[in-house]
Amino acid sequence: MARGKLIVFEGLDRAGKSTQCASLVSSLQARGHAVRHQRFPDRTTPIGQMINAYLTGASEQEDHVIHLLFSANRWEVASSIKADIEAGVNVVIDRYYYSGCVYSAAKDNPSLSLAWARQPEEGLPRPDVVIFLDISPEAAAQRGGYGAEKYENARMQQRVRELFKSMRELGEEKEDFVTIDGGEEQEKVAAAVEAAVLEAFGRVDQGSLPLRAVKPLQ
Ligand SMILES: Nc1ncnc2c1ncn2[C@@H]1O[C@H](COP(=O)(O)OP(=O)(O)OP(=O)(O)O)[C@@H](O)[C@H]1O
Ligand SMILES: Cc1cn([C@H]2C[C@H](O)[C@@H](COP(=O)(O)O)O2)c(=O)[nH]c1=O
Repeated sequence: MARGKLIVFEGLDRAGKSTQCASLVSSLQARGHAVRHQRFPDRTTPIGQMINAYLTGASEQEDHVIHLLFSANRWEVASSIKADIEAGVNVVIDRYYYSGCVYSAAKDNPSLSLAWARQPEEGLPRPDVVIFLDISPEAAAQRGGYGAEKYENARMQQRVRELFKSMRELGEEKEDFVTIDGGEEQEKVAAAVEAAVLEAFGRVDQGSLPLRAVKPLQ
């Protein structure tokens, strides 16, 4: 039995991640694949509820503390993600530790660098492919529901976009990213996503590649 694949979607707020995750889950299921759909933050857990209160403005958190809560929210399900992948289930994740690093590093806090932010993520399961849905902050702001949460403002989103670019060029991680224009119409984005994911399936299965862990930066 082939192992499951770990597929991650990343991008700015309103880039279309949830839309494309749902579409990919349906298309993989239609091809007969078992799929788990996960999102971060997972707001259903006690830690996730603290994150939700912060994002919606109901509570305050010190910058390092909220960063570590986002990371803990991933670690609390990391072993179940690994178990599913070993059991042949594909895991599609809406945001992962890349968001964790760039949103924290985008703050006006000099002690929160990208390198500092990445450390608690070392050891998490490393994705087989990361789909980055690229969109300008201006185009994202035109989309439905924008502006309701903590980081949905032009200054933050511009810095996040720049830091995502740095993250996509960092260490071994640059091999994992596929950048797709998220500003195109939904069906065109979905076709590009499906092609990138099927390529990753072929690469992992043909090479019998094991699931890797996120390594420290060299
Ligand atoms: N390719 C697209 N073209 C136009 N509108 C889109 C496209 N993809 C998604 N949308 C719309 O944009 C809005 C945001 O989409 P979606 O919730 O998928 O984004 P997201 O990246 O998951 O957002 P967030 O990170 O803020 O939760 C929704 O109203 C959705 O219907
Ligand atoms: C995983 C993660 C997310 N964030 C930020 C990014 C977004 O602004 C919100 C989550 O919004 P969504 O609509 O639920 O995608 O949180 C972060 O700062 N750190 C993280 O680790």
